[in-house]
Amino acid sequence: MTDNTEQLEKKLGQAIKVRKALETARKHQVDVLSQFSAKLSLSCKGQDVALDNQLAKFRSALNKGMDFEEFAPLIDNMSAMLKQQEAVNSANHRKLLESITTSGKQLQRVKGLPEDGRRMLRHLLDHELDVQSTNEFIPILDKLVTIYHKALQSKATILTDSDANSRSDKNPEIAAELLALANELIFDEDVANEVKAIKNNISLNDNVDVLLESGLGIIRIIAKSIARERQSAQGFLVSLNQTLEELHTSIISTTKNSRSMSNELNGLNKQIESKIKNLNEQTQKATSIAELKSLVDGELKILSHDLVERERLERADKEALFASFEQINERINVLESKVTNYKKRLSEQRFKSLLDGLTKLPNRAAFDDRFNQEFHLFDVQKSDVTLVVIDVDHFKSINDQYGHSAGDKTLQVIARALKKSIRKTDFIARYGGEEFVLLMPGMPLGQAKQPLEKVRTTIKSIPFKFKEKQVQITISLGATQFRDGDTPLSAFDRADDALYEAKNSGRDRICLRE
Ligand SMILES: Nc1nc2c(ncn2[C@@H]2O[C@H](COP(=O)(O)OP(=O)(O)OP(=O)(O)O)[C@@H](O)[C@H]2O)c(=O)[nH]1
Repeated sequence: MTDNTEQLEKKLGQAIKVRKALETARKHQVDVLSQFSAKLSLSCKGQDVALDNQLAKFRSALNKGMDFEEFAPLIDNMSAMLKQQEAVNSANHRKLLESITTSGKQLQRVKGLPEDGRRMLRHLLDHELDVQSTNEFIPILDKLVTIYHKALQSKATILTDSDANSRSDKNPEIAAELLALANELIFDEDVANEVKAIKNNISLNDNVDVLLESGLGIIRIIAKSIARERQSAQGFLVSLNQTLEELHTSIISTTKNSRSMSNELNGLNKQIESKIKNLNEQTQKATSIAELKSLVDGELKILSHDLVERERLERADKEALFASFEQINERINVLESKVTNYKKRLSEQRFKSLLDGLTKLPNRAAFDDRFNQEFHLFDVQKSDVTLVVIDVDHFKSINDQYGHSAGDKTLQVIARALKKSIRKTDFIARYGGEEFVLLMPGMPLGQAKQPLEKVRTTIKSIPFKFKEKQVQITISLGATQFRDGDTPLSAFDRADDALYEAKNSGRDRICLRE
């Protein structure tokens, strides 16, 4: 019995020991978990003020070692807030992704971005944006800022360096832009050589001082052309005025002449009338045939003389009137031809201002006109219109390797080939630089692929030869169709996005965007 009791006490003692060890281990685990939860809660800090307050309460409760029962409402409250915060975070994530993509695309359009920056940007936009957490954006934003910095640096060099030495820096981007502007302007034949010399100067020399001088030269020629145009308009108005005055004088003198003639005729008529009356009276009084005969003879002679005079006067009046009408007619003809000439010159000027100087294709202003027109028609008729943006691939390398005039010739040849390979009803324009736009009225996007493929292969098969080297040039095309609810800008952006896709998926291809 005693043995049994001893054994039981021993077992009880062991059980108490095990339980104490378990409790100590458990307390240690709870402590570790509490510390960890406190640290974890710190990482959520800073997202929302209300949530921060709850987390602080939670941490202080953990420190005090509060009963789990009392934690429960605190945890419920925080869970709801965290859920809400999660929705806010994912909306912010989407917004951030959107604004990084937009600003990246805008940056891509900046002229003069150094090549390494452009490459870095392309890679970033194409391969690095698939991130899951907001933190992963940090290195991307860092890169984007670096690229912006590069772009700013290249733009700022020329603007901030004011000393003479740095002004003589080379700037190929400004040279290209100036050249493109000069190409868009159309000058009269007599200054063509002057303009050509300036263009040559720009192509051969991208030194800032030379560019400034060339820019000034172009402005001088424009100012001269405007002054000449104004003079010629004034000359036209003066001569128009002169001719109108001559016409006026001519009409007045005709009227005067005609009035004096008619007075003379009236006098003569009255004279004839009174002579006939007199003859009548005399015949009444005559007493013999012989007397009557001699009377009538004498009076008739005078009368016939008067009648002949009247006829002469009438004829002279008619002739004078006729001559003066002829004169007036001639002056009106001169006037008419002057006005027609001037109208023709004005319409030629307007036509010229809508043409691109280098390629002789319609320019961007002409495209904008036509684009808005087609858009308006689409709003009313809802017919199919396909819009295509076309860009020459790696065009910069043509300029860099073979010179600007080779680049210019290339653009001219491509423009001619593009014009030839589209339908008569299509409209093609040079949008700027090495970019062209094509409008295909009545063409659904689904059917546009085949003719556009033809355009692409036509350009690819042109046998360009520079410096004895055969060179193949390709184009990338982005196409879309006008949609309900579109604005001209949204349609253009869609085509531009398609072009961007064509460029990024290897160039020399067509991408369509429904
Ligand atoms: N010769 C000549 N060059 C021009 C004219 N207008 C623009 N450019 C040049 O066209 C080049 C365009 O280069 P980028 O925008 O870098 O594009 P890219 O080299 O065609 O490359 P991708 O479009 O990416 O295939 C620049 O070097 C401009 O200077 C022009 O009227 N004549």
